[in-house]
Amino acid sequence: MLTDEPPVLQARDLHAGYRGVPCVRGVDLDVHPGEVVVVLGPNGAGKTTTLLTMAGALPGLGGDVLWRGAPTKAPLHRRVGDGLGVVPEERSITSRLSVLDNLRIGAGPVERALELFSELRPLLGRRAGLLSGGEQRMLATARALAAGPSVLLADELSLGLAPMIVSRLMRALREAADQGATVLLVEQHARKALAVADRAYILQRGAVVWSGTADEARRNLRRIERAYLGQDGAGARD
Ligand SMILES: Nc1ncnc2c1ncn2[C@@H]1O[C@H](COP(=O)(O)OP(=O)(O)OP(=O)(O)O)[C@@H](O)[C@H]1O
Repeated sequence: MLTDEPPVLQARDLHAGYRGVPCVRGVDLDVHPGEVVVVLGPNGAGKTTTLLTMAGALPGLGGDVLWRGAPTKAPLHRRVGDGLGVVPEERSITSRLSVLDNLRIGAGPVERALELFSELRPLLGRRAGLLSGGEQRMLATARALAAGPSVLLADELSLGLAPMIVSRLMRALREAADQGATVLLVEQHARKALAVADRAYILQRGAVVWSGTADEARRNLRRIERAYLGQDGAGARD
């Protein structure tokens, strides 16, 4: 859904990196209410760094992050209190706790998480560390979405997962957006992400090299994969 409403989250000439050394340079990125925006790019392009900086988990090195139109340097926990949800790339669930307890320590109702991912229902008593990779990502996503974030940032949900699970996770994000959430998603799995996205940005070596509607990206996917994603199209993941 493309809206005329002003962006809820923006990066303006954002520079970001580690120990004072930028690996993201001059990124401009807008996320409007109700959109699913995907950030694509090859390994090391700066996708995660951009996402973490926009989340407030990593301090920026220059430029601005704007939250509902106002520049912010608030740390992640304050933005979470203000309606931001994050599903980070690294494991965010607690392995030694059961699925149910992992959902209980989330900020949203357990029942809502189970409505979103009914697959978790039979697994409630299982230790989260014993779940498959896909089930763990579902748990992390269910917990984040159950909190009803106004903006959800998700990093590489698809990493190492079977295509069916990736589609399932992408669909859940699309549904959340259709119900009013806003989603910024970092992905390597271009096809699956573009299938549910409204708009896309492609990062290469820390800079935006392409942006447009997901529709445009889908129509030019082979060319985009060859030019920007280091894939020849033939070997692209479906
Ligand atoms: N904690 C860190 N300390 C120092 N450098 C880092 C750190 N994390 C990432 N980098 C470097 O910053 C650059 C951008 O990394 P980033 O993780 O943002 O890329 P990415 O596009 O998300 O890649 P991937 O798809 O492989 O996760 C890379 O050169 C990476 O090696």
